[in-house]
Amino acid sequence: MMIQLQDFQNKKTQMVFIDAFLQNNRLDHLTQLMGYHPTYLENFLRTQQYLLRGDGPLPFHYRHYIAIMAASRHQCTYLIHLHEEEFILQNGDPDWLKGPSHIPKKIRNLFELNKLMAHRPWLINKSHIDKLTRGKDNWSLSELMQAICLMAHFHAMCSFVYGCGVRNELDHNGESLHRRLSMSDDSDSDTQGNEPEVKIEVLMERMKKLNEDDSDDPTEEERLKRFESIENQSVELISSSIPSPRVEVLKYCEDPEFCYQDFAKRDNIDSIPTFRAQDYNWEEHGFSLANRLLSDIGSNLEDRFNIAINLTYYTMGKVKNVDTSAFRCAIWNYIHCLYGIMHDDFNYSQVNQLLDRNLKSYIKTVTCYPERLTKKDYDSCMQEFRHSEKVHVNLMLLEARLQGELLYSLRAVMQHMT
Ligand SMILES: CC(C)C[C@H](N)C(=O)O
Repeated sequence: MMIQLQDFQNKKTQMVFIDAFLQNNRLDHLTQLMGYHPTYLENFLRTQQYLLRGDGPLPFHYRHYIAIMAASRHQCTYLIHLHEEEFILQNGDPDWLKGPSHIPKKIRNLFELNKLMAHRPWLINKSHIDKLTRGKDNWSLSELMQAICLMAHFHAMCSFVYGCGVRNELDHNGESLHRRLSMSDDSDSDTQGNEPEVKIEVLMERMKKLNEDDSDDPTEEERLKRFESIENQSVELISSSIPSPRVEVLKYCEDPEFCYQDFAKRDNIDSIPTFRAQDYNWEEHGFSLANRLLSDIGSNLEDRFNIAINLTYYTMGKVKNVDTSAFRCAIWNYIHCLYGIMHDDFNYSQVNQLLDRNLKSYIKTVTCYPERLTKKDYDSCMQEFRHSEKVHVNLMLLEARLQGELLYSLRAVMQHMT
């Protein structure tokens, strides 16, 4: 039975790889890694194809330029190179690749939103959307929706690329992303103390207990307190190796030093409250707004989110038949917590029971400043997990981050429209 399932997976992966090759004229390393999870990959490729090559108001070369801009926020030369190539294939003006002074003002106007979405999406408000949609060189709302989806998609892709240590394509010269990742003796990178990792056996016991025990029904106030305590603790998880931006990246962004700031330590703390998912969430709000402004994009993304949230093989390392939902849920919600997004139906004390410090630190680095990740960080967490499971965690990370960015951006678009 197991072998049959494996066979089926392999066949499916092969079919999806053929599609990917036809779409991109190559089978890139990123797609190969996602191939561990063919059901997800299939949907991922469909959305990406739709965003980059499907119906939509933006000219094709614009779309690739926006992908480049988005990747530049995390210095992700892997994605930058891929889309520089595509940009030229779509008859983009090679001068655009020389620097911001060569691009239309309309695209330059997007730099600010790109920056905020990538690093501190909670700062986005109605005024940013008002500004972009007004006057000369303005963006129509559906153009803007497409640009927002592209930016969020590619920011999140940067997390995946670094989080899994995707290697540069063979035909891409230049410094490899992997170089930094493979510096195992990187004394600069901090491993967050030497706390031992929580063993899978222990994790399973904790998950079992959580599943059995539903007596914990905290008040609203208590829920918020637990959320804030997790948020505050995350401030202590720092990653100290900060790579300096490279020239090939600097030409695609402004204010390159701007980066993630802990939500708990945000500027304007009084005017920016915790984002309550009960007031604005993807299912009830984001989804329909996205679909309204750019048909089908909401549904496409919805499929991806659902697969990423529900994907399970009921395994954990070598153990089989495990209900891993509590663990997966803790990961998803922790990522949103880093962006100040609180889900009222989740008990945040589960985060510390299920995610140890190394794992939280890894999740924070990959979500917030993936360019700082080192091979050591990658190796020091989830040590008993299979490689495909680490990729699985990264898929959730990609999607949760994407959704977080979209929630803030779409809420601002909605405020602009009302
Ligand atoms: C991230 C992993 C621990 C997920 C697990 N392998 C599952 O099938 O649910």
